Amino acid sequence: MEAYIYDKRRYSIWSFDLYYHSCPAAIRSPFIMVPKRRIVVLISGSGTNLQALIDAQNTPALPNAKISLVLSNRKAAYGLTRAAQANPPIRTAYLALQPFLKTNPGKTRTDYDVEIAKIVLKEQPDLVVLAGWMHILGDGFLDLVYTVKRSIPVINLHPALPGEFNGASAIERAYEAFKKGEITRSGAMVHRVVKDVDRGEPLIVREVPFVQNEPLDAYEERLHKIEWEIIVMGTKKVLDEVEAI
Ligand SMILES: Nc1nc2c(c(=O)[nH]1)N[C@@H](CN(C=O)c1ccc(C(=O)N[C@@H](CCC(=O)O)C(=O)O)cc1)CN2
Ligand SMILES: NCC(=O)N[C@@H]1O[C@H](COP(=O)([O-])[O-])[C@@H](O)[C@H]1O
Repeated sequence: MEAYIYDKRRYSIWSFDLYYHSCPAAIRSPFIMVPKRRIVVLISGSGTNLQALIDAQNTPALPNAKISLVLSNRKAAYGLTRAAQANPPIRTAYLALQPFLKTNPGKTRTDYDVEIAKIVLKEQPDLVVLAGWMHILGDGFLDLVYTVKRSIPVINLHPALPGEFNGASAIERAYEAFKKGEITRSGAMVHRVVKDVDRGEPLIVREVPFVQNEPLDAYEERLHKIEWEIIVMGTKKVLDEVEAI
């Protein structure tokens, strides 16, 4: 009799899970629960990219995936509303840097990053997605998340091409470079998060050409539509990698 290990967190019986995946699709039973791949999303703003992930959950674009928590460093981030209004609602959390430092005299930005990591690790995610998270994550976060027993991948959506316009305000800086005649295109990418900001391995890259005399908001609109696609693609790509391990 095969020993079943019941994993409460994933509401599945691993042996069934192994059975399920080793079975030819034709005879897989729809009644056998397969553990959902858990995602934690970090945001700071409107959350349109979070919305793209919410909408993609359990569709062919992002099968068998569940956003278990949305964490913001800004209380007013509309992405928190998007999460709360999702069906089913997605749990949210909020922790801003300045209030944390003010209410914890002597604590540092590293301590803040450790707190962020603890909130994330409590979810036992398979993946962390930075979707407009406007805070540089230091060793306090990266050391914890990358050195736990099972290192958790962290990916980031950045509105520029690899090696170009790293950091904040990338869209505006690329647009200015275009107006000066320095570039004819920019783009967006999903990349792995490393300590050096926006220097992690690119996973999905899409070029977006500029159009002469096009206003910034029109370029941004075209770029955001690409972002909504590649954030889902990048998330699925890494979840599939994790599953293959
Ligand atoms: N260690 C890493 N942390 C983060 C990465 C990364 O690649 N490695 N990506 C960024 C996202 N990002 C660009 O894609 C980015 C966001 C914010 C900043 C920045 O300068 N933030 C300032 C505060 C700005 C503000 O509050 O408006 C800061 O953190 O002091 C740069 C790049 C996410 N983190
Ligand atoms: N450097 C990080 C960065 O600039 N990220 C950018 O923040 C926006 C978030 O939009 P959203 O809140 O609507 O998803 C996106 O354009 C994303 O590329």
